[in-house]
Amino acid sequence: MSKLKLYYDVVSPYSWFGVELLMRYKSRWPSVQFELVPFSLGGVMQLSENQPPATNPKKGAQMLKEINFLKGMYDVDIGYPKDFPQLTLHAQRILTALRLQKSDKLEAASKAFWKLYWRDEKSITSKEDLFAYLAPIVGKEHATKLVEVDSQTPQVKQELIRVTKEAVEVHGAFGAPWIVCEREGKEAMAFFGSDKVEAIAYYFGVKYEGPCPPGYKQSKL
Ligand SMILES: N[C@@H](CCC(=O)N[C@@H](CS)C(=O)NCC(=O)O)C(=O)O
Repeated sequence: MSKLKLYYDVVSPYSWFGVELLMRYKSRWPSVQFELVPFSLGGVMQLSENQPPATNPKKGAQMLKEINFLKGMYDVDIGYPKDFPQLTLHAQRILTALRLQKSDKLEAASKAFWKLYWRDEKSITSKEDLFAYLAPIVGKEHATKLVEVDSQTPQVKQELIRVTKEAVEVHGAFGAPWIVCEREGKEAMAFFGSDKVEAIAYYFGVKYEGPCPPGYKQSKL
């Protein structure tokens, strides 16, 4: 079996592109097992002694231009938050709790948080906003529990730290999205960025049909 592990943080617009583009291939590449792993990009930056690209004004300006261009090419309804960056720790802990609960809502909840922050310019640190975007996906009761209780347990906090360290120390991560690919009989390979989907298809020996493969569904809230 081939495996693809996608580490991401909702603070990262390229992680949104990565999750959107790769998940469009989930049913098209049945030989590949997909796993979404929320991690802490702030933690990755610290542990790998890297700097967020937007801290360099030239990189930040170029990133903004490219995101604006890529949103059309990738068909992802992204904007640019006025208040950037904000701390995504609470959001990432909620997603980690969903992952530990083996919830099939992890992908939808992650996309909802990107929409909250990157499309609708709401606050990713606000409990009310997190709840408002989570409730339509998991139901009001589960959303309250995730925001108030599940995301605050020592187990969830520790798991977010564990996977962040794993991404850096085991898989060499220094940014997001970080995509670790394994195929039987082949050396494992990690890829940095949402622009590596074609390379990932080549690694797995599966067909790549562009960022918007025929019949793909745009994710709607
Ligand atoms: N070319 C990559 C860029 C990804 C990227 O810049 N990711 C940011 C977070 S949004 C990052 O972690 N950068 C670290 C670095 O550039 O060293 C893509 O298309 O996805």
